[in-house]
Amino acid sequence: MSQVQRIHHFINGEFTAPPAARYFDKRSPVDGRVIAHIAEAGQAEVDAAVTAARSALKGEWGKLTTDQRVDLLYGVANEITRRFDDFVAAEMADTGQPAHVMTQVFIPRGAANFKVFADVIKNVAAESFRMATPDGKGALNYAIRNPKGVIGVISPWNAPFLLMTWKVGPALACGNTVVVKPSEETPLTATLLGEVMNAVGIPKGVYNVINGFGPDSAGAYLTQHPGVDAITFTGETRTGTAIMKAAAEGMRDVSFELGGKNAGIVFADCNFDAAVDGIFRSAFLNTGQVCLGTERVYVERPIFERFVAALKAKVESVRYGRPEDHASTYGPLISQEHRDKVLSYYKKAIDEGATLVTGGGVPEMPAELAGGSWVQPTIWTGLPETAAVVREEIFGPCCHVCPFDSEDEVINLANANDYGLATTIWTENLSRAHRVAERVEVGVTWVNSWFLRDLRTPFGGSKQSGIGREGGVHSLEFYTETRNVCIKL
Ligand SMILES: O=C(O)C(=O)/C=C/C=C/O
Repeated sequence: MSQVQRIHHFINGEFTAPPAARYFDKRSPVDGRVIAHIAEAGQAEVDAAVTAARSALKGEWGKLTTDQRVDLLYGVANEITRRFDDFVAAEMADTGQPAHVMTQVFIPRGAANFKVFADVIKNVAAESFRMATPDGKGALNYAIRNPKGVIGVISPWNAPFLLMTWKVGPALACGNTVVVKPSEETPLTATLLGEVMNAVGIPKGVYNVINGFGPDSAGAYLTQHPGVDAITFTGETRTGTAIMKAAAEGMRDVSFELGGKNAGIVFADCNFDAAVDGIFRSAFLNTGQVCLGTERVYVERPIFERFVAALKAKVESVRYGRPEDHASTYGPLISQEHRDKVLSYYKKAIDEGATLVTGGGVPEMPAELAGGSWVQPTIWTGLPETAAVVREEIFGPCCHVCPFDSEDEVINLANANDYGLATTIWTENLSRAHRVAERVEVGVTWVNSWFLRDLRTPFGGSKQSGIGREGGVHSLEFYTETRNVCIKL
């Protein structure tokens, strides 16, 4: 049995925990075993991290040229790649997700998230305007971008490394420093990144990690800290509301990627097999724990029955198992607590009259895995649009499939929801694809695809799904302060 490791904070370039630190347990989602004891940050540790980040801004880091910063960020990307297997192992231990989800989807984005913003900051043009003046001599305006300062990063447990580096990459590229509070469920890759930062020579205090919970713990201390200049968060909308209230004190900017109740729209003229594969991935990848995932599927009536049968067959072919077992294609939910939430929706669906196509409960698992937070991938039909499982984000491996008869009808169905994060549309009629994509009120629409990500594109949610856009130059709006200089000629 591997030794249970102790996870400390990473502050000012050192792994640290006070002798009187309280520790909380991290349990494996796969079998429930305690796999780590994690130091819980108090106010003092958060203060120390914010102080370290502030001094780094004024120290060596703040004096680097853009090219020097870019070289260091490429160094971080290369060191992540060199330690790829360590990051895969850490994230699998934290999340229980199968190796292919880590190696093909989530971990490669760690290096990519540093490279793309190193490139952006190196190549972004500065804005300049020449103006006429009454004396005829004119004036020249030019804009300069400065780092915003100390950025508080609150990152989630569903794609821990991808989503944390999606914020730390641009933050550092723009010359900021960061204090990261990973989810208490998944601290391991954020901790490992501290080793990378030291190995590459990122000055101490630029990247800091403090562990703990949200309310009355590290998360709250960080978002309420007057030394934090801006806060970026990915997670549930109601937590976003609490963070936004905290950010109001001191008028700090926020960047949010929040919840979703994303629709999949399948027209009868789609490439059927591709649509089945695409909806299967978007609903069940990462055990449905993807903010961009599909929990509502609308299928044009002529292919509805056939589509449901095909999706059922794929769902029933998943292979549960340990992440390191390459035969596994499907992992557990992140925790027993989250499983209780998902199972409460499984019950609610039946109480509301759903037809259970497949799943709906807890799978029979071998004794050594019975302590894990496993649930069956589940499909429902037959519910009204007012049903809880059709309206509310479940964040599990489940979806409700509903037939539709017209383009207008399905656009209204897709839009009739408080969230507006992502949509995936399946049709071979590209004029229709453009028409529908333009009318669905979300931040990200995929056509005949899902979760294809060009990191230069604007990315984020509308309505209750978020504030702001990340990606390419769009991230600069949040991670820099733009200043205009006007020179009289
Ligand atoms: O692909 C991204 O940049 C991103 O933010 C993914 C989010 C997944 C959320 O569960």
